[in-house]
Amino acid sequence: MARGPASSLFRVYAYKKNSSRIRVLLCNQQYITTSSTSFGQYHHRGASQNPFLSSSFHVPNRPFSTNLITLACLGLISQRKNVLGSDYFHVKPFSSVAEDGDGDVNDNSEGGRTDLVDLGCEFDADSGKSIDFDNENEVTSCHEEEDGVYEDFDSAMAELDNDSVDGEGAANGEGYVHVACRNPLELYRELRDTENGVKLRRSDWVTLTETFGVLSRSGWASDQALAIYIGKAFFPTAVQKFKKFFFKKCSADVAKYLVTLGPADAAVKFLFPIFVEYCLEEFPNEIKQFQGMVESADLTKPHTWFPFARAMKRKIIYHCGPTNSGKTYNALQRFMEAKKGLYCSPLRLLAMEVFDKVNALGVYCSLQTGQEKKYIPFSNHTSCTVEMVSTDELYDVAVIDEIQMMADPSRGYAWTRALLGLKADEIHLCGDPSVLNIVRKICSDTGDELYEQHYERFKPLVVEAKTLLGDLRNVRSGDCVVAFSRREIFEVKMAIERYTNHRCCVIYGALPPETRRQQANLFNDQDNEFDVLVASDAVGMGLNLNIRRVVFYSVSKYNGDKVVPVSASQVKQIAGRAGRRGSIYPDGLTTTLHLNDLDYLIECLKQPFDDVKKVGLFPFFEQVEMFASKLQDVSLSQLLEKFGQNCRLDGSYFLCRHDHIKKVANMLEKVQELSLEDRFNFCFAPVNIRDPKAMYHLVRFASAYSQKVPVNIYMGMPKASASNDAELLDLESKHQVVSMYLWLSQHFERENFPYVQKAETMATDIAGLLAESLVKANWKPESRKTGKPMPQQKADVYDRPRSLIKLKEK
Ligand SMILES: Nc1ncnc2c1ncn2[C@@H]1O[C@H](COP(=O)(O)OP(=O)(O)OP(=O)(O)O)[C@@H](O)[C@H]1O
Repeated sequence: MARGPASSLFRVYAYKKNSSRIRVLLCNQQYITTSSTSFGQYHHRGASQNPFLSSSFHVPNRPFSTNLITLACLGLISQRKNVLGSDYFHVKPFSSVAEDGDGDVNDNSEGGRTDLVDLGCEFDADSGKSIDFDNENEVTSCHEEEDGVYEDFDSAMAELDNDSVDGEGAANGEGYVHVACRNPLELYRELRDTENGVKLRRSDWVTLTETFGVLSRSGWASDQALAIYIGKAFFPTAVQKFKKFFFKKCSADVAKYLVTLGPADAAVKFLFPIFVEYCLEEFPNEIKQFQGMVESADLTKPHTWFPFARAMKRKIIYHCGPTNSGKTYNALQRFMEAKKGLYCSPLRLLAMEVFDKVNALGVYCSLQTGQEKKYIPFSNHTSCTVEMVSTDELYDVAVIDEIQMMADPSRGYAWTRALLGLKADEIHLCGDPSVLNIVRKICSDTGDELYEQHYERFKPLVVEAKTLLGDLRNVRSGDCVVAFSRREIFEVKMAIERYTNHRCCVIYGALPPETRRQQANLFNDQDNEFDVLVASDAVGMGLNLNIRRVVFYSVSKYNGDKVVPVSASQVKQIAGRAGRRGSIYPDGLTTTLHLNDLDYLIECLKQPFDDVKKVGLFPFFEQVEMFASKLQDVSLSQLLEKFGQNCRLDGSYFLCRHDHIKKVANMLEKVQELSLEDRFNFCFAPVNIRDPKAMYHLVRFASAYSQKVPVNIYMGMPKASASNDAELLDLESKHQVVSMYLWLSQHFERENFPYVQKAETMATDIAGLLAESLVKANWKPESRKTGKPMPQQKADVYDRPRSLIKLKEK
């Protein structure tokens, strides 16, 4: 029978009956060239020790897991049940989960079952329903449908008495061993060409049904089936059809052999190559469709996505060292000397700082962030946020700051894209050493020359062993107290201002960059009473601060789920803010509020930097669009979900988290008439998904945009600064909405957002009100959810704020 196009993917051959030699033919050359490397990483752990693999098989460019070969090999020697044991390497060639590239994965059957539960049962491409192989009704219906296979137990039993399937020797499998040694393709063809198979007795029928149940639930088999583009969602359907086919056509030998194996791994491994042959012949369309989907979700070799950058001979200079060691300073010197330069910042705040600083030094520089574009006439330099990097423009010098953010689970893709795609003769990377090795690898892939420049802190960071002895009254001028929640920040500020003569500035993530800068300036300025800073981890990056000592109020934080220790790299980054060259505090000190946190701080500072193994990637819209063309009637959120499940990545990359994007996509489902591209772009708008007000406005903006009416801000402008925490939260929220409007105006047709000027004025006014509010803020922080103040503390005696202690105790 002529084979469909999918069958050209590969063929498993067995020569000679008892030989273990398998040869894999790869006929689809185009496929080999595009995909071989990505699959090449998934080697069977024991391949080199396996005589069948190491000596007999030379399969250089195989587009699927080597396990398939092993499996076929083992099919030939399937009597060796112990070889089929649980040490089989469970490959996930299509998984987007960031797993070690070394293939050291052991979750054999468990993982498989989970996959089946999660994926396999959600969709049946054939019937549009889910299939559950454990369902007894299913077995019954199978039985009912399988005409001629098993019509009536009694008559079948009678027939079996005369049938040749039974026999003394057969009871222990003797006499059927030769079945195991047969070429699966031949076996399959024999089954296919049989008119009617053998009639089974009831117990055999039950055993075989159970065996097919095991096959359908086998994570190993469903993973292997991916190699021939039988997707996880379709796998149960394919097994179901194969089962039907098998029951109809099965020969006495094969049935008996399977019965002797029982519903176990060995039977699955015997059946699987036959199943492969069946699928290749029966499901060419499904295979083609899934192959198309997988290939459109191919994120392997991302360096090839930027041919113009690849055509350039780029020089990469890695300024590698801890915080406060002068890396950015040196890189910026080169940036300012260049004819045309680009500075890529991790934060809007820092992009603004560099914009101001460079212009003040007489180098004309424009600003480009998600929210604003400030063009300075005659400027050849640009300071931008890393997400806004243009890979079309040509630069002499580009600086990518905080390059270790490539490994950030959510935003890492923006740094990866900048490094791979920037068209610049010279690219300066500033960051800690954690991504040095992976940058080396990327440069060898891209062919760029890499130069490393290592730095040490100007002055070593000193740990103060005394700590604050648990008493915030021990804070001193120039201290920065670091707490890890907004609530604690205000509790600490209140306590310090109540029990000491110090005044506190505050910096935390929800504050707009303008307000953070204003607070930083207030703190840096020596001529006022604001001499203590209370900040969140937002202080770790971007601001030039005159900090004498960083005091960790706590070394653990709530991660949305539970209280976890702050990571060593974050502790280092934050503590490193203390002491700054050229400031009144050139020597940096750090300590903790409590003595029992001190050891952890010391431990973190002593730890070497992580050696990051993978960096982030995220598909471009074009890739998502191509993927979407392979699917029908799916929402953007489902599309991203499926992309995540099916995308392929090289061992050096992971797919960035996109739960936030999916949540926004879900919210926007109710907005009709948005094109996929617009929907995709809306999902990247900066919005706090936990703030219902902000989410409401985003949906409103999207609705107006989709109806092609001018998008209005329609939001009451606060008249005065906040006098309690609810009003402060409201100001933060409103600023976020305005900022979102500005972001949308930069990312969509400007004429749809005609109130940009109004939004800019509102943003400035709200930032001003926030600054005013923070100066006088001395109220109890409220919960965003209940809007009720936290319980009052005792009036006179200072006590450490309890919130975190309670969480810890829990
Ligand atoms: N050669 C120099 N002359 C004068 N000031 C310098 C010099 N090098 C660095 N500085 C100053 O030292 C401070 C820290 O330098 P820089 O910001 O470059 O450090 P960094 O290693 O990039 O730290 P981070 O990782 O926090 O960005 C800055 O205020 C910078 O202006």
